Amino acid sequence: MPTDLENFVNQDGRDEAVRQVRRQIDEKGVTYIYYQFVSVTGRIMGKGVPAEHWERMTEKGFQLVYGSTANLFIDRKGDYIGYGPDAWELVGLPDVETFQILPWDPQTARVFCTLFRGREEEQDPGAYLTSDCRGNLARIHAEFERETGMHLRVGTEPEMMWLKLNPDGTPSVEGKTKPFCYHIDQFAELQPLIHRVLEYCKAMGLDMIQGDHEDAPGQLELNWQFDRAEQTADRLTTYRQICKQVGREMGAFPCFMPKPFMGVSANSCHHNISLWQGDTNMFLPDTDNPRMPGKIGLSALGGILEHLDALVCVTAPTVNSYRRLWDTGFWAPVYANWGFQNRTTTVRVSAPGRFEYKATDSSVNPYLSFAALIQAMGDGIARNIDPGPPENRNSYEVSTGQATHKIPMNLGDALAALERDQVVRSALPGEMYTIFEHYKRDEWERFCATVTEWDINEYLDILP
Ligand SMILES: NC(=O)CC[C@H](N)C(=O)O
Repeated sequence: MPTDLENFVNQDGRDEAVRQVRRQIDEKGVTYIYYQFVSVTGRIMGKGVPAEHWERMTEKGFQLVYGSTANLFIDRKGDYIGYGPDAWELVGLPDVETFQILPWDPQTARVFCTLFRGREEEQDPGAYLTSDCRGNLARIHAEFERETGMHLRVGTEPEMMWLKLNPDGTPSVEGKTKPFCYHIDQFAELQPLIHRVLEYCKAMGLDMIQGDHEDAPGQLELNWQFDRAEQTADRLTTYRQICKQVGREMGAFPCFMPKPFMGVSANSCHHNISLWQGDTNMFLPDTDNPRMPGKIGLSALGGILEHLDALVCVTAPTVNSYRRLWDTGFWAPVYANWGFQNRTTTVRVSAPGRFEYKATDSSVNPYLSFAALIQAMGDGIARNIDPGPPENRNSYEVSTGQATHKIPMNLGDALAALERDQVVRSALPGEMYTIFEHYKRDEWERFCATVTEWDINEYLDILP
């Protein structure tokens, strides 16, 4: 039996795609290539290799310790994950069609890679590496498509803040002016940055469609055309890489932390989702009510609400994510509810055939969140789960007793919900759950064990 790795290398048409990239390398004078993958927290990891080795790399790939999928993390008790004595080597092989030249450094290109267990491992050599979030999404999505005939398309709303730098190069959180959402004058202040970001996005295949200043200092949202889940996840990763580069070039700091400032809006990353059969949107209404999603849409919605507690762990994955939920009044969700054009609900039917999932922020790993949404919606459709009636009230004025269900309001509760939910956990197969759980549990415990300025202010003079 050929291994997953061997099948990958021998895919139909891959040789020709490899030759086409070689032609680009030679014509454009590319000398160096980044072989990239994405870690559990959404960081871009990988190796750089001179371009003359392109052909060899497409067959042999690069080798790396597998703990790199967990940012080479050591937990607070000093335990290694993924690179202790029992760790194994991963092999990364390029997805040749993702090869792109970096517009800011045309001698350098990047290509995304799929990860495998090393060829010499005792157990499952050459099998897909289950801690590869990018590979997992592709496989989970393909399985969903095989079973249901449908695929997920997503458009994201990646909010982030451009911060000025202090003279010593650290990001400044001072000198904020009062922000106004959708204010063109403040948007214009960022225009030099925006031009540069758009130029790079266009060169890297992002079809940029609109943008605006949001309601926090320097808070920008730039959108590109929605697409299949895998493409959108790769583009969001590319967008983040572009922002980082533009920040370096223009002396600003692109801040993707969900809630850096109290009392102003946070950085969300709403997911606009729809399921398609071929080119037919399956969320479109199928009754006389033009606002009501069709049968598939409603049960997909039912699945999301049923699994929301566990989903939140994946889509709001940091301690800081929950500051966004607590500091209410800035359009962040609090209850497991949905509504038509109701910006205070967790899922908003924002247009016929489209749901805006809002329990997610700028720290999200899109490969994990899209896979988790696929599994939750798949369960909703399989079990025909009823999402209940739409919420028309302002969620912030509804008391817990009157509402359906409050979503987890801290990472610890969200982790407990994920542990119980086999459907959402199936989006983090094998090692992926082990790594995610270990990493996030450690993050939560480190937070709980930290004595902060708030503790001192509140309790130092507590008695007598
Ligand atoms: N325009 C918007 O939708 C704002 C969203 C808001 N920033 C949030 O954190 O949810």
